[in-house]
Formats: sequence, C-alpha cells, structure tokens
Amino acid sequence: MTISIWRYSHLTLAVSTSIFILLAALTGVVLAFEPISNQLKPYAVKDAQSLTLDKTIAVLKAEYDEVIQIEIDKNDFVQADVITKAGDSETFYVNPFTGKKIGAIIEKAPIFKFATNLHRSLFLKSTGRAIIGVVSFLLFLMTVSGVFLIAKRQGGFKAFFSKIIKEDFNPYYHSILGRYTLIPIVIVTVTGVYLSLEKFSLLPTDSHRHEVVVMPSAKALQNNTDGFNVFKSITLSDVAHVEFPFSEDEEDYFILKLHDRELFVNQNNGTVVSEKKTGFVALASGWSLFLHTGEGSVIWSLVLLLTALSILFFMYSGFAMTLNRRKKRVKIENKFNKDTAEYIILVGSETGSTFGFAKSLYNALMAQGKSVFVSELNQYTTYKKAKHLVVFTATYGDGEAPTNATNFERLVGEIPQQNTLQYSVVGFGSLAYQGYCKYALIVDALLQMHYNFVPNIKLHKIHNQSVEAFNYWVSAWSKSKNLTLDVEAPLKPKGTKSKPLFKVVNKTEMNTDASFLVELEPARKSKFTSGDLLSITPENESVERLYSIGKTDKNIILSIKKHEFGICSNYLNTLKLNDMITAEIKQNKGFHAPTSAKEVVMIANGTGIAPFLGMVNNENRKPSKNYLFWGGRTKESYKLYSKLIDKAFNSRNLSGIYLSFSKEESQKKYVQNSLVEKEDLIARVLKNNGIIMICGSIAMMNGVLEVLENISYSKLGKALNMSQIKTDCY
Ligand SMILES: Cc1cc2nc3c(=O)[nH]c(=O)nc-3n(C[C@H](O)[C@H](O)[C@H](O)COP(=O)(O)O)c2cc1C
Repeated sequence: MTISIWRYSHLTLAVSTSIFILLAALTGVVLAFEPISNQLKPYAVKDAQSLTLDKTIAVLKAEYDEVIQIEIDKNDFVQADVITKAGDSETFYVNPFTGKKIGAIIEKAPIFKFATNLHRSLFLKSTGRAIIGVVSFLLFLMTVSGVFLIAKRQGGFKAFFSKIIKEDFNPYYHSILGRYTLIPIVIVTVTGVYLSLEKFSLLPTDSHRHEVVVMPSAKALQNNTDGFNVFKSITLSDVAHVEFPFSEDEEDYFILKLHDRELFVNQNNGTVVSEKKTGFVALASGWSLFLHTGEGSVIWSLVLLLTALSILFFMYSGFAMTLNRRKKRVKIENKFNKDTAEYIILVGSETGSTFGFAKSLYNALMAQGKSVFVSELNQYTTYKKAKHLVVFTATYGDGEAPTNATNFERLVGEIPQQNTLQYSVVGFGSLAYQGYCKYALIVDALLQMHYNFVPNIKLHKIHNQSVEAFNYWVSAWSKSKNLTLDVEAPLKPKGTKSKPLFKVVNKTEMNTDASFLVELEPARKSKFTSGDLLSITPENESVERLYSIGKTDKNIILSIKKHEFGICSNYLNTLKLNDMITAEIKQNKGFHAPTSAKEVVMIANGTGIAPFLGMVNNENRKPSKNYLFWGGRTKESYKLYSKLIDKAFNSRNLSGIYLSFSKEESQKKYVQNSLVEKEDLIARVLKNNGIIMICGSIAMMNGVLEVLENISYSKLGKALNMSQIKTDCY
C-alpha cells in the first residue's frame, strides 16, 4: 500500500530522531520548572521596574565602599557586585530602593544543571550541540509535515480548524493537540535552531558600532552621578547591566547595557560619550533565549512545559497509530496474476482495514475454485481473462480518494480492457462524515460511464466496517453470480475496542399501542443501574437512540414504542431471542433512584415506565416507600407491565400504584388527574423531603409540573422545590 509522502516524511523524521526528541522533551519538561522556581523566589522588589537608575546608583554608592557592576536578570532580580565597607568583595541580590542585600545569588540546582547539559549537548560538547541543532530543525520539518497531514485529514487547509471527527483516541488527540501546540512547537524549534547557530557563530555579525555622541570634556562639570540627566531618564526596566568606572580616569566610563542600546557615560559630567544600537541579531538572540527557556515568565514556562509534554504524547500516539496501522495491514498473496484471474478485486484503503474485507472475499472465492487477483486501485491495469470486477474502497479527507486510489480516475480513462467486465462497488465509510462513501460513488460513476464495464449489483455502502453490512452485500453479490460463498469475517486488529454486546433474553409481543418490552443480558460484566441510558445505533445508521434502562437482576429492561418510520424502534422490533446487539451504557446519575429519601413518587406515561420497573424490583435498594403513577391509553396497554408491577407489590417494594387511561371509555383521565386526586400524598412527600421522579414525554412532564406546583402552593403555601424533582423526559 502506498502511503502518502507527508505521512512517510512525518514517520521517517519521527523514527530517525525519536531518541533525541525523547531526551529533549523529557529534559524540556524538567527545565520548564527552573524559571518557574526562580520566579517564585522573593528577590523581585515591587515597583523596582519604574525606579530610575540614578536612585539605585546613589543608594549603592552610599551603602558600599565600591560598586563594580549591577545586573538586572530576566527575573527582574537586581544583582550587585560590590566591595563592602569591611573590604570584602561580594555579589548578591539587592533592594534597588535601599541598596541593602536581600539574598545570596541562586545556585543552579544539580537536576537543572544535569538537564541543561543533556538538553543542550547530550554531554557531547560541540558534537552534541550540533546534533541537537539538527534535531530541532527536523522537529520543525515534522511539524510542517504534520500540518499537511491534518489538512489532508480534514479535506483541505480551509477546513484545518474545523471539527475533527473522533474515530479512535490516538489519531483524534494527535490531531487536536497538534493544532493547539502548532505555534509553540514552531517557536521552540526555530529558536532552538537559532541558538545552535549562534553557538557555532553562524549568524551574521552585528554591524552596529559605537558612535561618538559628545567628545568628553576635560573639565569636570559635575561630580555627582545621581544628578546625571542620563541616569534620571533611564528606569530599571530598560537596564540589563551597568559597569561602573574602574578608576577615576576620565577615559573610564560607565558602561550601560540597555535592552536596545549600549551607552558609554562620562563619569565626571554624565555626558553620553558614545552609543551603540543593539542589532537585529542580538535582539533576536535575546528573544530566542527567552522564548526557548521561558526565563522570567511563569506563563510562558507553563506553555513550554505543556509543549514538551505534548511532544511526549505525540511520540506515544504516533507510534501507537503506526503499530495499529501495521496490524491492520493484511497481506494477500495472489495465486493468480492479473492476466489469469477471472475475478479482480481492487482496493482503495487509507489505513488498511478495507484489505481485510478484500481478503475475506478472496479466500471465499478461492475456496470455490475461482481464480482471483487482488490489487490496489492505483495499480489498475489491463486484465486479460477478467469477467468480474469488485471495487472495495474507503473514502478519506472529506469525500476524497484514499492515498492508494488517487490515480485510479486517470488510469481507468487511459487503460482499455479486452473484455467487458461486470462490476460491483462497495463503499467503506462513516456516516459521521458529510461525504459518506463519496469516493465509492465517484468510482461507481466512472465505471458506469466506461464502455468496458456493466453494473452487476448496485453500489453498497458500509458504515464503520460493519461485518453485518458486509455479509449482506456478499449474499446479494454471490446470489447474482450464482455462487454460495462462505465468507469469514475479517479479523479486527488486536486492541480494537468493540462496543459491548448484549443478548436478547426476552422479548414480548407488541401490544395494542405498538409497545413491547425487551430484556437484554450483557455479554460482559457491566456496571449500571435503573435510570441509566442505553445508546443503540442500528447498523448503517449514525444517529444513536437513547433508551432509559430498568435493571432487573443483572439484565436490562427496555420499554419500546414502535414508530412507523422509527429506524431504531423498528430495528429492535426485528430482534429475536438470543440475537446479539451492540450498545453502550451511559451513566445518567441525575436519574438514579434516591438513596436517602424515605418516600419516592414515580410518575411516568407510556414507555417512560422502564426505569421505574427496575427501581421497584431492586431488592438491594434501601427501603423507601414507592408510589407509582402511570398513564397509558387503555387497560390493555398496562398488561405489558403488570407482571413486573405485581412482583414489586408482592415483595413490598411498591406501596401504591395509580393508573390513568386516556382512551378508556369508563375513565378518560391523564396522569395529572391522578396526581390531583392524590394531592395529600403528594403534599406529604414534598413536605417530608421526599423525591418525585418523572419519566416520559415532555408534554406530560410540563402538565405534571404544573399540578405539582399547584399542590405545593395550595397545600404547603410555597413554591415547588425543584431540588426534590428528578426528570428524564424526551
Ligand atoms: C481522517 C478520516 C477521514 C475520513 N473521511 C471520510 C469521508 O469523507 N467519508 C466517509 O464516508 N468516510 C470517511 N472516513 C471513514 C473511513 O473511510 C472508514 O473508516 C473506512 O472504513 C476506512 O478504511 P481503511 O482503513 O481501509 O482506510 C474517514 C476516516 C478518517 C480517519
């Protein structure tokens, strides 16, 4: 199978640099903590940034015998190198307002020293630095190829930021995180390369020179530095470093390294003798260092930390995806060649799973003694003896051809066949995408228009590699060919998570309201309770349908109303005993039976009774008094549930049941009417902090809430307390 150039580059770069990137990312995680821990030290003095330099110089001169230099680091800590009054030479952090010492210089912790060395040079000095520089560049290239892969996956650059459809955990989060960390990774890699180039002196040299501003005057105009205008106009936020004059010689200047320029200042009169602007290269070096290390900024250090962690995740998920793709790749060893086979199977596949289906068909046909040849759509060529063509193709991007099918359209136009072939196209896709099986439609149209091909059976689409849908196509196709094929389901790659299976252990007949009960037994041990939801997505459908679960023993009870055009209810109605279905249990904590209330009122209409059937038959529930109000059409409707209700009564789990029938001649009442009749009971439950649970239609819920509100006002003199109400209505 051809893999795209972008994926190939991305993977090759990842494999070839993996060990270095792993080391760089791991040490990057550690190093991100260094600026954070430094920033948390208490040496930054409030408002120091707006203090003017003349003030700091003055206090330092008064406090110490001699000041050699001051430096303001990335953390805004002011460092002074002084000779103390006791004659000692010392360097420490000072308070720039008072000149007093506030702490000793931070020693780099051994862990940070170790991580820095490993990160910068792998302990290999210049060789290591060069390797890291190159790896940084390769990581940048990997980011670029990653951008192209995301664009391809999304169906173009325009859709780069549109919603990513979740198929599996690794590809999904690889792409999602890739989009979030794209800019930080570009910054980290580009600055990494820049810093390496700087170390090897490969950057252009700074062309700026010191320019004389005022010639030094021989006459001392003023010998009072704190009065110098130039120092008054500079705040500490501008300063990186100040070197004090070494002697009283007029040729010895104050050397001020500011962020954007360097100044020489006459020590006697304060005139700026010469000035040098900071060049672009030096500015870029400063920015590169900051952006690469995060020094001085907790927020940027956190961004760098997350970026390094993401790189580790990319490595894990990228390799997991590659392994998974390899597992999916199916090898087919053709026993016949393209010119001797009667049956040709052409496959369009991006991640390999479609080959599994092709292999199943290949094996089944070979077992029948047929001559078969399997190949990729991009390998389309002439087939001398072929009479039947089957195309199995996935769709990728957003309705585009998978990578091994991109040339098919051209090839099919260029290459004529000797025979006329009967063809059938099967599309493998996902309903989650707008262009569901779109490429299969294109292939089908191309073959339809081609004079060498006649349709056999119409295009068949398969959602999410459904084996059932595949079997359905096999039986239709083999019937059209007068074949009896025994097709084995393609093996799912190891590690593919399949949805849980449930066995149908009971199913009632449909009653007069087209309602029925289904009892399902989970194939695997499952944790769920009444009130949770069961999500069912019928084959070939993308939209899930949620049903409220009633739990009896270890099984699930569903109450279903069959709607004329309801896909899911019709599907469930076709189930027979011992059929297996796939479904997912979804927790619905908001509708679990209360654990502490002494009295519970359960109100339902129609199939909304399902969770209550489970709750009132749960032997393990803490004893509470349960009252069930149910509304249906006729007495006949109720028969569906009567057995389970009687059981609950007999085991004393149900204290009262109040039925209302809307279509019964003798009654004609709704569940709301029963509530009004039992308003004393309702008021008592509300008053005693009981819980009222409602399940069924929204219309019923609205009517019921109105009645409850009225009862609360009239009987308790207050508004209904909604924290006592739980609903699950649709
Ligand atoms: C990134 C991505 C894009 C996809 N785009 C589409 C699409 O546009 N239309 C569609 O029907 N299926 C789409 N699919 C679903 C695949 O076609 C489907 O899962 C198919 O069975 C994969 O087959 P393969 O493993 O042989 O490539 C897409 C899947 C992925 C991962």
